[in-house]
Amino acid sequence: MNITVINHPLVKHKLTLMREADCSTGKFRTLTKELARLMTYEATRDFDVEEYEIDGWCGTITGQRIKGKTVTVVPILRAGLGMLDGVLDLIPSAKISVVGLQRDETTLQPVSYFEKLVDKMDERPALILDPMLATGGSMVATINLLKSKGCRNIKALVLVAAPEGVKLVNDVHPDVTIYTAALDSYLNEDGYIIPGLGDAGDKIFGTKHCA
Ligand SMILES: O=P(O)(O)OC[C@H]1O[C@H](OP(=O)(O)OP(=O)(O)O)[C@H](O)[C@@H]1O
Ligand SMILES: O=c1cc[nH]c(=O)[nH]1
Ligand SMILES: [Mg+2]
Repeated sequence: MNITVINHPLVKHKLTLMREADCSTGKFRTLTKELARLMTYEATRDFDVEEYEIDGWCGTITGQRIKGKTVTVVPILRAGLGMLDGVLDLIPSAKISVVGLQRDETTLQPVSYFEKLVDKMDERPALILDPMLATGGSMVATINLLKSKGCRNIKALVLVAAPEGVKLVNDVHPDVTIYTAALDSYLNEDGYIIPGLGDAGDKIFGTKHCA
């Protein structure tokens, strides 16, 4: 399976706080951002670097910088927006490509309602952001879109993944690594991850406080 579960004590601690039934909107939002920041550190570990010369205080020295075209971060609306600032804390120059998808509550299929990608997608690594990987339909639709624009280096950052979603993404796009804070147990009959977080979009935006 092409998945990295980030088993860091801070990640486990913060994700558990998010699972508390009475976690407030403000706290949920803060924790989402903090986890995204920690996950970015791990997900960018294999980025290529190149050497270049800089003027240091004692003369010319050889430094290193990330090689190639600037990464594009791809939040999936709405919930993925909650992770965006955490990623930008570590990669302030990232270009932002926005994908709007709403899961149909009956069919659980993703319905597209917005799309605005940056230029030169074929030259940039992409980090897709979405707190929840449930059936995997929204993630596969997003990867399909990015690949249709020529994107070849794609990673997916999610807070919680269901085995069903991981299998779908791995089957359809085995080249895409999923980074997650937790691999949970299963999907319930309504397509919610168990134990999961409930409806992450509703919790981040304050539209509802139940699963
Ligand atoms: O893996 P899937 O089965 O596709 O489900 C996961 C998707 O569902 C949620 O979004 P939702 O459709 O609720 O939209 P929202 O972010 O606006 O709440 C979540 O944020 C993912 O995008
Ligand atoms: O558990 C789930 C599944 C899909 N979307 C969510 O926000 N939560
Ligand atoms: Mg939602």
